[in-house]
Amino acid sequence: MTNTQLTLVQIDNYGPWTVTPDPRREMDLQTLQSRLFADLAQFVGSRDGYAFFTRFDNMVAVTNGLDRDDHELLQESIANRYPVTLSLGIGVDRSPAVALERATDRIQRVGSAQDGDRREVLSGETLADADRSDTDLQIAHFDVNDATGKYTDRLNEFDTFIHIEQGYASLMRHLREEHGALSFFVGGDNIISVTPDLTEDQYRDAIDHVEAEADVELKVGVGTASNAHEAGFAAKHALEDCRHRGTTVEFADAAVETADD
Ligand SMILES: Nc1nc2c(ncn2[C@@H]2O[C@H](COP(=O)(O)OP(=O)(O)OP(=O)(O)O)[C@@H](O)[C@H]2O)c(=O)[nH]1
Repeated sequence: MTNTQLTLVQIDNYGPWTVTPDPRREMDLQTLQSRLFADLAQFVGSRDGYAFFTRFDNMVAVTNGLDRDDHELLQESIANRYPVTLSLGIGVDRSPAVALERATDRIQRVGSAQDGDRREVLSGETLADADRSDTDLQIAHFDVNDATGKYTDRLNEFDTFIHIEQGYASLMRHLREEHGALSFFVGGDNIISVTPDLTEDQYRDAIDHVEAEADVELKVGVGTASNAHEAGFAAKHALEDCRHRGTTVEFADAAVETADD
């Protein structure tokens, strides 16, 4: 059985900050949000986690393997270098959706995202704290078939983006509603899902659903490991297997060596 540890990363009081004393230049906000996500991705990634930009003011990270001290260090480092601070809520569950609900509740119970007095909440129990033995998680890496030939080389970028986004919206709703899995667009034609233990048939059903609903053809590689990087890396290898075998669903061999093994 898998267990997912998710961290909700919420910028404290960000809405009011963006318009105080006056609305700020949009590209300055885009630069701040992008750099903050990049710092989060580098911090979490260097500890074998995954981070997703989500809505930028609220980001989701898969933090299996990170403990409370890691989270405190992230808050300290951001506070030293940015005009804003972060509140972090941590949740663990076999269902990623439930883990995120728990992480979100940890922050919401302390105050609103726009509560000027709520700063740097750090709340929730990590897998390390709980000393859980079942610490594996499952990552599914989805890719649109021949996105280059079907879209990139034939359409303008915006019309391509509409097709990719329609496929993403269909997949994210299906996996959330049917399995409590959380899916994130990660650029290009790639979607990464944090899932409970799903079967090949359940992935095939999801791919069939997206093709029927959005007319977008996907393939998926699936990996399971004790942290997001190793699970995700195994999923990428399985995605390559899809390319070589002409299949739509492949599970990584448990023994897939990651590059840094
Ligand atoms: N985030 C992320 N993006 C990727 C990854 N691999 C490829 N991409 C993105 O996906 C885009 C399309 O690359 P491919 O998926 O190889 O191209 P394709 O035409 O769909 O080819 P096939 O997937 O083999 O059918 C690239 O331009 C990248 O933006 C990855 O591992 N992670």
